[in-house]
Amino acid sequence: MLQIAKYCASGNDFVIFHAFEKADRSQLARILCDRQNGIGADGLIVLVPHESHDFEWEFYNADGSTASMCGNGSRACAHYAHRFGLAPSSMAFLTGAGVIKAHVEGDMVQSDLTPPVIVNQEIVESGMKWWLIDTGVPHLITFDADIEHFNIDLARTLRHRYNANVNIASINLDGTLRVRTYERGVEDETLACGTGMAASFYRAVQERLVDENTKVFPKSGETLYLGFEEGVITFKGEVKGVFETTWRN
Ligand SMILES: N[C@H](CCC[C@H](N)C(=O)O)C(=O)O
Repeated sequence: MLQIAKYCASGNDFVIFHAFEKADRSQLARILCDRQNGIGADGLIVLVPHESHDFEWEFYNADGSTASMCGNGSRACAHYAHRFGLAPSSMAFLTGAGVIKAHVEGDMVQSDLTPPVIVNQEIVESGMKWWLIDTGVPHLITFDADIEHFNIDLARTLRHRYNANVNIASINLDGTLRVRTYERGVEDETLACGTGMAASFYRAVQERLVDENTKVFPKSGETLYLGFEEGVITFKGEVKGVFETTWRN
């Protein structure tokens, strides 16, 4: 029997539990994340003890693939860790992308992401200029004012060509950002993607299109607060513990 929690972070949803040791939980991730036959989620997060950090995590996408980082998942699991007494309100945990610091204040959680890396600024696909940026996982970013029409087929093609998540972003007149993301490992558009919002924000800051502190709105319409301070992207927003249950695996 597994004690599990279902979390939602800006529309990106996760199944979360904690265990004594690491294991290959790819098949369990597929079962739990299945929206018809399981609980349904974009990803599975498992917290395990770590000798020098508050904990370590395993992150699985809905298709069972592992990913080194998940921005919204890092906020959800920080809330879970604090709620279940596994970590203080300010914590540091180990992910595949490195150590992530997070701070929990009620249902508002901020994660400090790993330093962004611009992998390629010269990509042209379908007549648009894309940057490939790593914010813990790889993201293709383009700006397009016509964000209502997200070409899912193009996104799917580019996801496979570059093995990256694919984001289309638009700058609002008030200097805030809207971002839509086709997510690797979910293999569809999700209602939010934290590292995708962070990568889109980072490109917009580099191109001086937005300030170093602004709001970002994913498809869900929830509000995320992004900041860029001394090379670190801060990422803050609400998370919701939706329910807890036992799962007979
Ligand atoms: N699908 C991503 C991992 C989850 C990222 C996303 N959920 C986030 O909030 O950053 C990948 O495989 O690269």
